[in-house]
Amino acid sequence: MNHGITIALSKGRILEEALPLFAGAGIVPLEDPDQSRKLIIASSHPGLRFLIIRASDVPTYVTWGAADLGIAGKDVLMEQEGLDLYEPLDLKIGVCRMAVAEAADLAAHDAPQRWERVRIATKYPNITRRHFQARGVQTEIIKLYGSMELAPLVGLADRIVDLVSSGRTLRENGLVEVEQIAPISSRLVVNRAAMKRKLRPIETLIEALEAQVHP
Ligand SMILES: Nc1ncnc2c1ncn2[C@@H]1O[C@H](COP(=O)(O)OP(=O)(O)OP(=O)(O)O)[C@@H](O)[C@H]1O
Ligand SMILES: O=P(O)(O)OC[C@H]1O[C@H](OP(=O)(O)OP(=O)(O)O)[C@H](O)[C@@H]1O
Repeated sequence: MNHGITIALSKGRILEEALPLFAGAGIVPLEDPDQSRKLIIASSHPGLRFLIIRASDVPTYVTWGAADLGIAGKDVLMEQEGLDLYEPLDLKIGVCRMAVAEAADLAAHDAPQRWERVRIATKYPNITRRHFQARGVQTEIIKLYGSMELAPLVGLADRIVDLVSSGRTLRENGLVEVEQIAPISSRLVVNRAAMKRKLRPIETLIEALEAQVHP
């Protein structure tokens, strides 16, 4: 049986913001994941290693126990329905919000409270469907994998559901936010069986990370 701890992380934004938290907890990867092509990277802490995977694959690795823990955006966790993961800690990294946006000239005379049917381009069809169902608005959803902000500019959809942080991407494409769906940040997620089997080391790790988030 593997008594070590395996942590699933995605490259890019989450990795950049998560590494200082791990470093503060005394855990440093032995190779720079941004430079290396390796997908399994050992750490300065014996028995603790990182898996480097796509952001949206983190819940899958942790659910199946291929990783004991992982860091996933709340957007990814909300979009993938029926996950059975323990979510013990908001790491307060990857902070942004899920929002509905549309062209500024449409927003100037639009009234979201009167919407009956909307066509939305998004990478988040489940979140979008649930949000508008709760509001009693019918949706036609066009699934995209990125660059959602382009869709209203070329008539693919009137509106988008996407993440907004500084608002720069919307602004530079002549779009405005018209409705907020949820605040988003990255969460530590833990496999339920691992939480029982490896309780002590996982608890110690959660406490060390929590001390970094709430010093
Ligand atoms: N502008 C932003 N500001 C802050 N956090 C963000 C922002 N955009 C995305 N995030 C958060 O960072 C996470 C990872 O985003 P990133 O862009 O690195 O991966 P991705 O390209 O969306 O994932 P995948 O490779 O699986 O498609 C998102 O799930 C979200 O929680
Ligand atoms: O409000 P802002 O600060 O401009 O951030 C918002 C942008 O950030 C995210 O994209 P990202 O940069 O991750 O690009 P990608 O999803 O296409 O990788 C998101 O999908 C928005 O496009």
